[in-house]
Amino acid sequence: MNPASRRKSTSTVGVTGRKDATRMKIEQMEKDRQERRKTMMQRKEARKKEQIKNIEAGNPGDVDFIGLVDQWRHDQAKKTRQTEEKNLFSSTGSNICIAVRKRPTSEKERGKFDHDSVSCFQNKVWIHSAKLKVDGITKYLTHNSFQLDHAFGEDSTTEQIYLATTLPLVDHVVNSQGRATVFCYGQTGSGKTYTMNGIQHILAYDLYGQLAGIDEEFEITVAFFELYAGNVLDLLHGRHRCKLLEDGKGEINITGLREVSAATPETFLDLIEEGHRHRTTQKTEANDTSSRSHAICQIFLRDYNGNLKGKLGLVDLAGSERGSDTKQHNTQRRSESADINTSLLALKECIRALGQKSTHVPFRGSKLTLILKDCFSPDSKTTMVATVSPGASAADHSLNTLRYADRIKEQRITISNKLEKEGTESASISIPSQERLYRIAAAAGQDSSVIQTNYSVEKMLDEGFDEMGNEFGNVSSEEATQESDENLTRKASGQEEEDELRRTVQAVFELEEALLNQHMSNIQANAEMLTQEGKLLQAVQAAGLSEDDMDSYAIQLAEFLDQKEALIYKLQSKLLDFQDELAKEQDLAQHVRLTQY
Ligand SMILES: Nc1ncnc2c1ncn2[C@@H]1O[C@H](COP(=O)(O)OP(=O)(O)OP(=O)(O)O)[C@@H](O)[C@H]1O
Repeated sequence: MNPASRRKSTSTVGVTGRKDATRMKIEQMEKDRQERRKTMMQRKEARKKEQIKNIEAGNPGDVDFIGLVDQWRHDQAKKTRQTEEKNLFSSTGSNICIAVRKRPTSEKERGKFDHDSVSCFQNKVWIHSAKLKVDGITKYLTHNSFQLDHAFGEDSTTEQIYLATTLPLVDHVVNSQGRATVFCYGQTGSGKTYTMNGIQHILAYDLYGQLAGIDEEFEITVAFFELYAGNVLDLLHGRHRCKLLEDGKGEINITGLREVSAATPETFLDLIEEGHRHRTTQKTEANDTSSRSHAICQIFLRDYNGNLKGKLGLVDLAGSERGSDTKQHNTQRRSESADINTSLLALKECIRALGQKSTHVPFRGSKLTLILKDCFSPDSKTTMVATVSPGASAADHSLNTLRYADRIKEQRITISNKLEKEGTESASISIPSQERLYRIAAAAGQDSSVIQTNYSVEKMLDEGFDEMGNEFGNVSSEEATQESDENLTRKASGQEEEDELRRTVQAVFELEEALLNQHMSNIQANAEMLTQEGKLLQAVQAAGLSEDDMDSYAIQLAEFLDQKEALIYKLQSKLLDFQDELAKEQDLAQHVRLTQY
């Protein structure tokens, strides 16, 4: 074959070969595409099945998120099993104990396909959030965790909560004739009232059982009242309005509040039920019968000379709300929420002071803390049960509840710390007797379901209560007319200052929340940017630093720096707003005293 014909034949083979190669490539691409479609269909089918399975298990919502959380829990459970199980009776060694309880997902949440985003293991609670990777498809989880004294998941029982949180307080009151208080705190609808009802039920049998076992005899009396919009209402006496008075010795008295004798657990429970029926409730987005008041049940132990020998307070706090929740509210609800938040803020400061064994307890910060003044004496014990809803849609609220609980706990002085410093053994664990445990289990078994409340805010307004706004120092119209003009002017200016203080406290509350949220989003955005920056740097180095690549690198880097600058600016301005308002609040608090009860 001559060279020309060889060239020709080679080129024909080349063209045919190329055509074959192209055809094969196209066929392969088609095959790959079909394969991908098949895999996608299979994934879709699997997700659908997974979703049905989740819905049947009462956990609807984003399948991927649920899968990630399930995997995380599985890994965590393995890790937890390796460590020792936490003992319910382990002592915190402090006079304050902070626990969290997560309630089960409700029908309402299931109906909205809200998914469970809270996990509890031992004494730690995690809030999971789903995030998207830079590819815009792959999801991953971020977690916020809080370590408290106890963390109770949705399967926990009120009996377990009682044993860990309330039983030591009963011992303190009965054996040491001390003072103790249990608080339930959390977002509206998170299970405060449910938990408090259960605790009250068990407590009735445990307290009387313990008292029967000691030599001394005590009379038990109960006062049950609510603090609604600055009004103290006796729930055991037809919502009679009482007055707060401070005597010359600085003792706080609630005039008009009547204690009722409760000789047996059954009488005690009847009183509790009576009180609950008279609480003020309001339908909210989260709860059909949301409690808008702080319900305070006080149990007094007295000897036969009438001397106080112990006091136990059970406080079901009004649902906390964030600033953003109150935007839809009318003036009355906003004012109501501001009042609730002011008292919660003051309460946090008082419990913190108690935990730090501080000599100065800022109980004048609100009417609630003023009423509870004697619960903050150095020898008192306090338990806070923070309740959280499981839904991802409530994650921000749950984070706020946990931050609140966490800040109370931090800086507290524990006996174990003290003993450690002194080089002695840590606080011991006190296990209750079998008989007592049986009694508690029997009481828990009989816990009747939630007690109905039937007093709505509307009913209260019908009764002639003020439309809020002038919560503190409320005076009836009859009383007001009897006051001299001079008195009224003084009261009005005092009232204005008090209102200003209250508004400032509310603003601090909101700004604090905004600052923390901004800080959190900055950290997350920075973390994501860091990953992207790493990739960018790697890519440009691998590409051999050509002029074009460097150009695009410089543009992207400039974008990152702009984003960072914007984030820092946002955080800085939130910080400044917060600091300004805080300074204003501290200034006002110096000369405004909440003295008009
Ligand atoms: N641990 C739980 N197990 C089962 N159901 C619960 C639990 N906790 C709460 N619930 C239910 O959730 C609903 C809301 O609970 P609850 O009324 O106790 O909330 P709350 O925090 O007191 O709300 P609010 O502040 O609005 O009064 C109720 O129907 C209650 O029965």
